[in-house]
Amino acid sequence: MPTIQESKLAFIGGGNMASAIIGGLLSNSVPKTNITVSEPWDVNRNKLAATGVNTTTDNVAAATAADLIIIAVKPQVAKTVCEELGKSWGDRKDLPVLVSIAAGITLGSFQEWLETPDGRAPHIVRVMPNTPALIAEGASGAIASADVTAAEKELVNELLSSVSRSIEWVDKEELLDVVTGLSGSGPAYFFAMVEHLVASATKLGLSKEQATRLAAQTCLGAGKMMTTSDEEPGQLRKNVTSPNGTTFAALQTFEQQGFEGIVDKAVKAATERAAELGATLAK
Ligand SMILES: NC(=O)c1ccc[n+]([C@@H]2O[C@H](COP(=O)([O-])OP(=O)(O)OC[C@H]3O[C@@H](n4cnc5c(N)ncnc54)[C@H](OP(=O)(O)O)[C@@H]3O)[C@@H](O)[C@H]2O)c1
Ligand code: PRO
Repeated sequence: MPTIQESKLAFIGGGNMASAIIGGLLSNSVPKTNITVSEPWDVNRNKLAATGVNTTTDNVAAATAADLIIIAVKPQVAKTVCEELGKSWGDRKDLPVLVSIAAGITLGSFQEWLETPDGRAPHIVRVMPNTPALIAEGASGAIASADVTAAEKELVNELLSSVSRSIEWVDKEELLDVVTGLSGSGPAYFFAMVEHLVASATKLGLSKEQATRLAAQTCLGAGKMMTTSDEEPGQLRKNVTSPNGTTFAALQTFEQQGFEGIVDKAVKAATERAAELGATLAK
């Protein structure tokens, strides 16, 4: 199996997530000439072409010589794209490994859509990255179809490690929907929390600019503590909370207003939506 630097990579879809992963690969010494992106929108395509990678509007041409294909289109487009690729492989003997980042779409759907006329399908890995991949601070979950080899998993690890600090393989497919509800959608939860914190502090008199700087740095600092400290998040929380002090007053309010239940329902809603997307689009 070639390393990620030696592999021919094809991205189908050149939007936000594909651009983030390509940026990470380029800064990890993957040769530009080994990357081809198929993207219909000229604005995105031209941005990617400016980085020196190969670009096209022809998905099949992009995929033809690839060792690894990354499906980076919206879930609603995945079926059309995959059926087009499946039909194009004809009697190609070594099928590429296929990595999908599309939310919800199952390994089974990909196997069905990508099947060659003689009944073979590529080895498939489903990945759920998140937007901090744009600054190489991503968190990704992954699940492989049963036929994916250890060497192929390693290749996917190399792909993801260019943009992710945490890569978690799960062994049950439904758990990838939980990853989607946790870290895939998760950056938006923290952005929403900062928006609310800023709005609250602004009502109490701070300027929006000062409140945004303080809240964003608090979010970053707390995140860094969680990734560098030996202590559990619960202990870090206790370390801030003086008996009957200010933090205690705030946390008690969160608790009285059902914070835990709100988070629980939100993560469940995102997880269920991922599963629903997969089921609806399988049809
Ligand atoms: N954004 C996130 O936070 C996030 C996180 C994890 C996973 N994901 C998943 O990542 C995937 C991509 O998301 P994104 O945020 O990168 O979306 P995006 O920015 O909209 O990128 C998708 C790109 O695919 C292009 N495209 C549309 N139809 C195509 C076709 N037939 N062939 C080739 N390319 C085509 C789109 O072009 P047009 O604009 O012309 O349609 C667009 O540039 C989604 O499946 C999503 O579920 C997203
Ligand atoms: N963004 C995609 C969505 O909202 C998938 C995870 C993050 O559906």
